[in-house]
Amino acid sequence: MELHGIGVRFGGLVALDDVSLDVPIGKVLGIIGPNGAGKTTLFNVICGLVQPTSGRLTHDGRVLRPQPHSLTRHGISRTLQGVGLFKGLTVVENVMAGATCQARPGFFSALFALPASERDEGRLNGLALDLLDELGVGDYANAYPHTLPYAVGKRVALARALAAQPRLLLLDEPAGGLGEEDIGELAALIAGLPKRQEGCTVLLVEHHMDLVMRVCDRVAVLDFGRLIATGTPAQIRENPAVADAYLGAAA
Ligand SMILES: Nc1ncnc2c1ncn2[C@@H]1O[C@H](COP(=O)(O)OP(=O)(O)OP(=O)(O)O)[C@@H](O)[C@H]1O
Repeated sequence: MELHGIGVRFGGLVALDDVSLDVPIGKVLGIIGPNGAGKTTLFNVICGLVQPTSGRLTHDGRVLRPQPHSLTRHGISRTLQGVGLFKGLTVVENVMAGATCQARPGFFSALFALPASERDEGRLNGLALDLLDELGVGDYANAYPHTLPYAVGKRVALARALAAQPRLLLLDEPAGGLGEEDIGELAALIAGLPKRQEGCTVLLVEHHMDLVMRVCDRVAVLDFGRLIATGTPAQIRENPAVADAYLGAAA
């Protein structure tokens, strides 16, 4: 995916200003920047939740117009800044909801609960349970979201995003609210995603710099809606403009 001159205005506020960026396939790309820099707005543009006021998205040269309701069909999944699970569904049902784009029987088969539909539901249930086990939260399969420890909820949300077998996975502050031990495990998980699912590209918005520097192949830095730097984690660490954006010019 390529972003060409993306601009977003909310009334008089410029949330994104002429952002152009190549998203490398099968890599982890970090998007960092101070609060209000435009990171989530960038995710919202990629998901079609916010229409850019200028610029366009392309894939292989073709213009992309993402629609929030058909994202998973186009290979895009996302987690949210908080947890964002469906409250009325159990953990395993939440993860199955992420996999519905892979459901095989049609509408009428599901409506009349025909055998093909039940078989497929069993298949999705198995897929969801496997994912929960892989992420170490299989024991919570039948629990409801409000009973989960925060870190477990975050993992379930990640399992739901992975259930759609995305080619592009957007992670919005996956380490937010987690302790050091959980962050260590999360780092290993994120770094392994492009291999786990071949060619899967990960976009990571995160304030936890240790995590970003550990898992990202490349990092893009936003400040007041402008892209001020892109590079490897080592290049970003040494970039004076990035230090200014985070710490202020004096520092
Ligand atoms: N729907 C909206 N309407 C008006 N202003 C908005 C809207 N969404 C975001 N903004 C503003 O756009 C700017 C960028 O917000 P955004 O949430 O993208 O920043 P961010 O980098 O994700 O911040 P944070 O790190 O705090 O999550 C902020 O000034 C924010 O207040």
